[in-house]
Amino acid sequence: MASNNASKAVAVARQFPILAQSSWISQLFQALIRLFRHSLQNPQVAELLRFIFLGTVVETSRAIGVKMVSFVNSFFLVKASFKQGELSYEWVSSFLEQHKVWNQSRTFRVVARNAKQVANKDLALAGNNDGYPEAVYEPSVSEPEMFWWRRRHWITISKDEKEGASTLTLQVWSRNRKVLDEFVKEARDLYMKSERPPPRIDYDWSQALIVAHFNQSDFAFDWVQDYLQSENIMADANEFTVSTKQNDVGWNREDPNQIIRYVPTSNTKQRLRWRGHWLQVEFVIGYEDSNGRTTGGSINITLHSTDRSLLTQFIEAARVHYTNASISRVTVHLTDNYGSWARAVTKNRRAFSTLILPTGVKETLLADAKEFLASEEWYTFAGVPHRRGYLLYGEPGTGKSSTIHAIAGELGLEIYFISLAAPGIDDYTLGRLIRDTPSRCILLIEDIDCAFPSREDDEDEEPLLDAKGNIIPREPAPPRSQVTLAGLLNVLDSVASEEGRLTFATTNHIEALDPALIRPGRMDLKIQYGLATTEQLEQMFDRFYPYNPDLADDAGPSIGCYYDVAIRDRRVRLSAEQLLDLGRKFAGAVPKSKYSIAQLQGYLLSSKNDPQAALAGIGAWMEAQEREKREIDEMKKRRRREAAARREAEERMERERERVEGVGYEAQAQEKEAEEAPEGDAEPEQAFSGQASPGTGVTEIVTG
Ligand SMILES: Nc1ncnc2c1ncn2[C@@H]1O[C@H](COP(=O)(O)OP(=O)(O)OP(=O)(O)O)[C@@H](O)[C@H]1O
Repeated sequence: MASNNASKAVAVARQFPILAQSSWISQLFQALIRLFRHSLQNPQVAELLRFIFLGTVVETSRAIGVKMVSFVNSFFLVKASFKQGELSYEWVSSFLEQHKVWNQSRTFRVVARNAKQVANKDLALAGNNDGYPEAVYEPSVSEPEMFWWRRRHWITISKDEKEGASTLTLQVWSRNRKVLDEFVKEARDLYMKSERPPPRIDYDWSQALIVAHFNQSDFAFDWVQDYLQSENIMADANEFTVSTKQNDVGWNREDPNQIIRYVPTSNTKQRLRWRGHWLQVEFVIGYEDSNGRTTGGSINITLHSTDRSLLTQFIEAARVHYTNASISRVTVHLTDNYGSWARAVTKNRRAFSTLILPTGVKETLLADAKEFLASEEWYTFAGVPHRRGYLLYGEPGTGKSSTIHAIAGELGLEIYFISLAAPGIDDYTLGRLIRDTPSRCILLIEDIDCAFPSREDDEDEEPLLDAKGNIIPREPAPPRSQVTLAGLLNVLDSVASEEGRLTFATTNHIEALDPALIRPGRMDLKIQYGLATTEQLEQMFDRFYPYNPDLADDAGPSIGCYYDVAIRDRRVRLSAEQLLDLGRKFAGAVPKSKYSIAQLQGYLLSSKNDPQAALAGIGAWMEAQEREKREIDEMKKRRRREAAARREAEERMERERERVEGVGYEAQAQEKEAEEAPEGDAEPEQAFSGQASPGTGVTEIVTG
């Protein structure tokens, strides 16, 4: 057997001549063969080799099996993955929640949530009703779950979490990809119908959604802000700022009339539902620039839709809502100190009927404004700029501003208020302000006389006299505005003023205005407001103490027309006739055109529940007014006299100073003259001695 093997080894060595040629290699080779042969005779080694062989066979079969399974999988399975942050992830997870797929799961993450917001109630341990967040089971599955879909297909779902974001992997047990298509479609449709809020979107990488920005400086911002804050839209927001400021337009779910309002918080993304679509709304607070102006505020809206017309509908709805809400109120836009429209305040609309003006005045004004607004086409056709100017002038407190507010309410227009005396308003900023107003609005320029050199307030006062009895001329005060006449005319005539805009200007001093400003074309209608007439006084009394038939009862006079008020502990019943009579007497007691409506209104407010007391006290009130006026006049005179005396004293001092300085100058001039005078004229001691001081370098000149 051994010789047999050796001869085999020799035979092998013969096949490799190099082995045969090298004697030591051949010996090594033979030794190895001997070792191998010897090992084979060892039963343990033989066993090991058998294991190795079998292991190799099993592993190879397993690998082939896996390959075959994966081939079968890829052949018979359709796989899809959905990443968190994508809308598609929301569709699928919403579907899984609603179909309670996770209910079979055995691995959960328990979180505290508002149970009302969980679609699958089986996963929320709700029922405490104690207003505290409930425990909710969130699937944190890595094990695949399998579910039977549409009673036809098996679908396996698994969830992985990597770097804080989950991925859902779906496997449909079908060779047909259409099954997956249908599944995704169903999940998407279900999601659209569901009330499940979409995820917060910081940036729409897919560019699939519509994003609109509304800048604070634009009027559409006001529409959208107002619309969003209307109760039905913002009611579901869960982050808000609580405000008691009247100007903050907010909502209050419980009681819209309460003073506490919920206002959307800035820089948070709210998901709201609008007409069956989801909106993401973000209010961005502006920042203060180096001039202290707040700029950069905006509302950013992301529409969960690809349909642009939806955005158009949204903006239109906001505009209509804003306009309708404006029916009961008037918005007044105000400027800041830098010549920009800074903020808007809303006031309750003033009923036109509350204006107390001589017969026909307010009706004429309203009819004129309406006619103007309705005749845009005519203006275009006739080539006449479509603008109209109204100048309301007269005594203070006679109703000029009130008229404009009432007209704005009646016409549904907003007021853009500019005071020419406001700091920062100059020709340039005025032009910019006008350009930034929308068409169809009321531009109100109050106290337009500020743009002109102002006269002394009390022109009717006696002239001031100096010590010698001469009239001291009044010094014209500089204009109180930085706006020049040229700038003002420019603005009134500018193209920006031709878009159906009503310009109202008010002044207490029409005589101070330049004729160029009030010529037709710039101020088309001028209305004078005077102090209260008898007719106005009667109307005013009637407005304060209206006849109220609802208060009639059996206890009243048989004619049944009476006014009933509670005055402290007694009740007064007055018939309509009695009230009328009181009104007439009141109007007769007040001198015509002596007091403004504002003054009388102030008086009547002090006895607003007692018409008899109002009549009884009017005499004393007028006396008090006269006394006050005399005292004020006296004080003014004293001040003026003191001012004149001060001026006179200053002038005297000035004259004295000039005189003293004049004397000084004279003396100096004489001295100088004397120095420069020829020899003969000089005083003996001042005469040139002809001797220069030693060391001065002056040549000695002897003159005599
Ligand atoms: N004709 C009026 N009809 C109704 N209310 C009036 C009238 N005049 C004055 N008032 C009342 O007096 C107050 C001041 O009126 P308003 O501001 O309209 O006067 P004005 O003429 O614009 O004064 P000014 O020239 O000082 O601006 C308001 O509260 C208003 O209700």
